[in-house]
Amino acid sequence: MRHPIIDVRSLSRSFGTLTAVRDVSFQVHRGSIFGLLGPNGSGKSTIIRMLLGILPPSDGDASVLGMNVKDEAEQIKPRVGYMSQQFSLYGDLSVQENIDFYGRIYGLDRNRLSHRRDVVLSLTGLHDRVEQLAGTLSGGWKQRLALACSLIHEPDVLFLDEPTAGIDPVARRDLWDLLFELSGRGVTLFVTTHYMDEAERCSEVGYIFESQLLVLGKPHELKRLPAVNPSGTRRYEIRLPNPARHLPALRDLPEVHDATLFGESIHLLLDDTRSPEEVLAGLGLVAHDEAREIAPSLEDVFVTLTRNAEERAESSLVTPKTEPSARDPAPSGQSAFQESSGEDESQPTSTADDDDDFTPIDPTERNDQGTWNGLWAVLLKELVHIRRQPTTLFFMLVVPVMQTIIFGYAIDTQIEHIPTVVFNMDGRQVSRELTSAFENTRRFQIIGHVWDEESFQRALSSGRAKVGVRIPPNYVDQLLRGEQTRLQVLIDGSDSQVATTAQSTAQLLGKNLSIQMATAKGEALQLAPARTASGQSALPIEVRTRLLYNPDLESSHFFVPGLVGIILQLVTLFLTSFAVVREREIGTLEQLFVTPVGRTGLLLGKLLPYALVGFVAFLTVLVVMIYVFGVEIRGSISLLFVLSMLFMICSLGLGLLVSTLAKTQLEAMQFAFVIMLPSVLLSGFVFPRSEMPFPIYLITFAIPATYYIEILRGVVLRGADFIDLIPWIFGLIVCGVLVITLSVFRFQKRLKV
Ligand SMILES: Nc1ncnc2c1ncn2[C@@H]1O[C@H](COP(=O)(O)OP(=O)(O)OP(=O)(O)O)[C@@H](O)[C@H]1O
Repeated sequence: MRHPIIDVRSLSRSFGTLTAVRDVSFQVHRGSIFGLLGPNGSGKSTIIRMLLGILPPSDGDASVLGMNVKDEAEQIKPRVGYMSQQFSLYGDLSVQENIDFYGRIYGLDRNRLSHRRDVVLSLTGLHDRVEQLAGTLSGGWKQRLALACSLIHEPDVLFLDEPTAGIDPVARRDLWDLLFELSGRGVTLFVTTHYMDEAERCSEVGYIFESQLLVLGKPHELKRLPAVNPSGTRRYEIRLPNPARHLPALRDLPEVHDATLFGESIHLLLDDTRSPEEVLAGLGLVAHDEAREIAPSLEDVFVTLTRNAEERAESSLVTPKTEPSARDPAPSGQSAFQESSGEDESQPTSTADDDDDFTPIDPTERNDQGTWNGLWAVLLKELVHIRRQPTTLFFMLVVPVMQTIIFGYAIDTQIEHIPTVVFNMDGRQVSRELTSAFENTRRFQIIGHVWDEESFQRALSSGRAKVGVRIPPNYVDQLLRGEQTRLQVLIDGSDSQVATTAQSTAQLLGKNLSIQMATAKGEALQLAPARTASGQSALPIEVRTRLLYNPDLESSHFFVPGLVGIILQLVTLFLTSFAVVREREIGTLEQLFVTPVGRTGLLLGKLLPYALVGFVAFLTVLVVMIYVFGVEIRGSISLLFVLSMLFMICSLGLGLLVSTLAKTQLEAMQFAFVIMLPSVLLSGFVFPRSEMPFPIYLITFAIPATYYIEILRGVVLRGADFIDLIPWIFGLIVCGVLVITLSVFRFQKRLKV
């Protein structure tokens, strides 16, 4: 028994409420050329996608080469080739680079690839153009290249979705010659087309109309169908002047069963009791030459079947009292099939008189409407575009409001609540009052107390605290003895803005406290003010500030390390998201999905080059930071590199996530901006996070750049080590795992449906 190469059983596919393919069944045998015909939107491409295993059927079943399309799609892919409807190869790669790419995807080794390349180049006649960029080839040559790529792995079955759409008749004929050659070599061909002459060349043809397969068979069998040749009728070809104009009148005649326009002539299905000359004479018409009796063409077959299907559909909608007549014109006056027929059968649309004259438009008249012409039309069209794109509306209306509110609240240049840690070695009531005095200025916020020197230093080097207040053990004693006491305030100088505020506030506070104490003591106890060791009078409290990490308060030292993070994210996020969306837009992603390329292979293959570019960008910015801005790296460079790689993985994941959300490059750009803006404004890169309102401060923890910028500043400016950075590293890992999981999960190796 002969097993079919393609076996389709009651296959259906719906998109929401739309049924694109309904209960379709057919079989295709080895070495045959199966042609699937049908008007636009009838479901041809949907059937191919299901057979290729990139679109799951809603119902029914199908197998290709004996393998089920639902469960064994991955096994089918290495054995089939696919030429999609639009040119979906890489325009910026040469002919050879495109062919080699597909050869490698199908796992051909170097020798085999070289051999197969020669075979497909000579088969398609492309050997003179191997160096030419694919994007610069003409339509016919692009199709040849697409064919070459789809044949590189010697597939058993080749699916060609409208392979000749948009190419000239000679190129069409050449391509069909190639297909015949392939069929002769045993390749099974599944071709969709709108062209009747192509349908005639197929060994078997299926005609699909409004998602249903109307008829299936060999072309000569279809022409003998009783529905196409009703008994008591004959078919004639008549040539009239301006035939389109007389078509309605002919169709209205009771003896005319069907009248269809074919270029300059009409195919008339007539009662065999009447002659065409009689019928024409009745309408006062004279044919150009004698009417010719003809056998039905395939186009006659499909037009008739389409009409019958339309009439059946209409009669099931309209109250079924009156029997619809086979002669009734299709609702549009023309069948759907005719509308989609090819260039060979182009129909005259002129309504000019019989003499076919036309009056040329005076060129001066054309200019009368002026430069404003079309404004209204273009304006309305653009408004419709905007209305139809919910994401654009979202980015235009919702995002700006959200951003204004968030950034408006977050961006407050007044410095308050500087995180401060206290090392109180005295611990008595008066020393605690001093701590409160710091907090009462509102500039400092005491985030904790430490009890040993190491914790004190770590609080600062980890970046948890920006200020450290060290109260000496004999603070109260010295005050009571009337001696001057020294209060040490260590300030993280990385952010010059925060450091200057902390420095001046601390010194002012010391002076104010001293004056208060001196005044109080002097008035109440009649005591002299404090004296220095040498006996000179002095303020009781001396605040000694010391700027750590960036003693010269260079603002570039603060910004440049952060900039490294922002640039690294910018490069990787934009490059990755654009790279994937571009492939989706030009259709090459679909082309890749039908190859055996693995999900991980596709993902890593796409991401690694951008990771490399991102890494080079990172190194470059680091070199500029050190040699141009003079910011040296105090901490471990290897730690910095490892953590930078972690952040880069996170950014690549974000780029991938954007690519799964956006359908176009424009959308990808908008999404990327929505991610970049908070990374710049809320991550602490420009404005200190401690100054932000609490809800926004919480949001900053959801931004991976927040953690990386803290890590960068820690390692570069403060020489922070792994222990110092544990909370930030942990945060970055959590962000990375979440982003990568989400993006890989969304990056399904399936078409978006
Ligand atoms: N991903 C999708 N989401 C929603 N509808 C879809 C999708 N893909 C196809 N359709 C719809 O399914 C129907 C069949 O489409 P299909 O592309 O299979 O038609 P076709 O016969 O190949 O048309 P053409 O000859 O114009 O290429 C159409 O109405 C189309 O709009």
